[in-house]
Amino acid sequence: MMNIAFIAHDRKKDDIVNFVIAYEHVFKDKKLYSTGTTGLRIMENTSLQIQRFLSGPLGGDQQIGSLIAQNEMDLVIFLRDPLLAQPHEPDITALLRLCDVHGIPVATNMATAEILVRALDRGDFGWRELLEQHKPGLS
Ligand SMILES: O=C(CO)COP(=O)(O)O
Repeated sequence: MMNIAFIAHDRKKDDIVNFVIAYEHVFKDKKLYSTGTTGLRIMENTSLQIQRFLSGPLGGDQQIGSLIAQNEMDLVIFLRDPLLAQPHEPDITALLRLCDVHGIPVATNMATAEILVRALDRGDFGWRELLEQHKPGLS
């Protein structure tokens, strides 16, 4: 079962809602996670069930980061606002860093998100499941 996280800053919320509506058929059989408000907005507009964490500024990015650190996340779609400073910038940097530490595919804009989700739909993420079977255990 693939685990996917959705996160979007305020001025990107409409974009992520529209994106998830467009690819709802891909997401419907996946385990979905999100930060607080992003998940609420998506659930209000789709029939998807999402496990919501805290809002980003209150620690939601860190909670998703913790799943990444435990190798329990396969894809992160994080539509960031590149034109507005965020009070929790260190948390955002930490989340993206953990994606790189653990080799997790992460999209920070809609163009990349679309490529990754189409790849997911084609089965290109099979390598992550193989990796899971042969995981030596992180230390
Ligand atoms: O701030 C966020 C990510 O950094 C997103 O949090 P919300 O989904 O609660 O708005």
